[in-house]
Amino acid sequence: MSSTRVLVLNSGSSSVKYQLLDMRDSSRLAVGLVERIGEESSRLKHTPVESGRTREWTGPIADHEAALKAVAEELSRDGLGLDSPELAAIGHRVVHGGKHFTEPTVIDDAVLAEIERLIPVAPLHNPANLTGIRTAQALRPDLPQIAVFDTAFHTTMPESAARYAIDVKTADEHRIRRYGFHGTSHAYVSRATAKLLGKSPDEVNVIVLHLGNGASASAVRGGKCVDTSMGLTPLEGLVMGTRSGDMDPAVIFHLMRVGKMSTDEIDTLLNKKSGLIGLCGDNDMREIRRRVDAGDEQAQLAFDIYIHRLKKYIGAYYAVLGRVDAIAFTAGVGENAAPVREAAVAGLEELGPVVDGELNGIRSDEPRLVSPAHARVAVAVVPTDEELEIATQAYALVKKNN
Ligand SMILES: Nc1ncnc2c1ncn2[C@@H]1O[C@H](COP(=O)(O)OP(=O)(O)O)[C@@H](O)[C@H]1O
Ligand SMILES: CC(=O)OP(=O)(O)O
Ligand SMILES: [Mg+2]
Repeated sequence: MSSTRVLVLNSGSSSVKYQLLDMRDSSRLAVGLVERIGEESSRLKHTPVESGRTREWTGPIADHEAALKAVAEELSRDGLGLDSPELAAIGHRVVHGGKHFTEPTVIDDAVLAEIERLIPVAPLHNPANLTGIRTAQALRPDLPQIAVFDTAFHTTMPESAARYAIDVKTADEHRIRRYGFHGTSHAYVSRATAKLLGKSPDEVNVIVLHLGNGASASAVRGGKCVDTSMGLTPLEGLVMGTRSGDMDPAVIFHLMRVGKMSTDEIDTLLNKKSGLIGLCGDNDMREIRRRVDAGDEQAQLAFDIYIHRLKKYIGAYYAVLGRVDAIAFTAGVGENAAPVREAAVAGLEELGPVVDGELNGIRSDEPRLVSPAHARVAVAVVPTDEELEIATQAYALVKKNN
């Protein structure tokens, strides 16, 4: 019996999302999520697809290792355990791969060491990714573990977009450049958008707006990334759930000199206490919209700042690409928050994109257009599927190596 299944682990700073897929037809066998890892009320939600009977469990899960062991147990209960001979590989989302990992990569000690070396530039993500890999290795040492990097899709950015305008020697010495993140999603969504338009990826220019808790925009020309909003770390760019995105770097010197804050305090401020949560106390767009609808001015201002930044990136990437065929919204906010899509595109008619109020209001899990047929630039909602993309890339690599 040949092995055709891939388990995908997407370990975030406080969560693990996972899917078990059968790559003969890319079907899902199980999906799940562990949230609030490290808290008293961690939550595990597991769905074996065949029965569809979701099991939920709340209680303390101390760390990512414990989370993964709990996931392995849940899978075993459905006869889908990690000991299955049908498992071909475990695919891991790795957020920071630096400049050199442009392809999915079989994880060995050297790869692990490089992911570890990059922790200072992805402190919220790479440690969780590493724990996920090490725990999976311990459970199945015989199995190929494949890393699929968030940064890989962005390695096609030209130097003019990838470099900061700082002293070249200093930048090179410390490998300071713009790497970009969420690349697996930007790759998947830009391809799916081309398909939705009935074109091949190399024919279309797309602006992808990945709006989750972390958020980033990318400019994709003919299937290749030419610019993206995140930089050395996932802090640059758009306003996010808890991250500031762009600001004058001198804010940091000011906080050090005048505010007497330490480097770690500023790091925490900008990564965890800024963005939407810093502006209005909530980072969930559902709650923000509820407050806006109730006339809450603080939530309204947070929403306006979020949209203003988004608009600036749409305009910038329009200029970078010269011609835009579609703007694609994706991830938790992009897929679900119709008011965000409407507000981000409002007033851009001269550039081409238009949102149709009725189409925009329809809820669906399918890729779809929310622009009227006459719009020169299509506006699309394209659900991302990082797990499927990781599984596809990991499985292709395993097949090639066998
Ligand atoms: N129905 C909805 N309306 C508005 N926002 C939503 C909705 N569902 C989810 N979201 C937003 O999506 C975010 C999570 O997006 P997701 O892509 O899952 O993020 P991440 O992968 O970073 O955890 C939530 O914080 C919330 O703001
Ligand atoms: C890179 C990044 O910001 O990822 P996430 O949105 O999962 O936090
Ligand atoms: Mg995400």
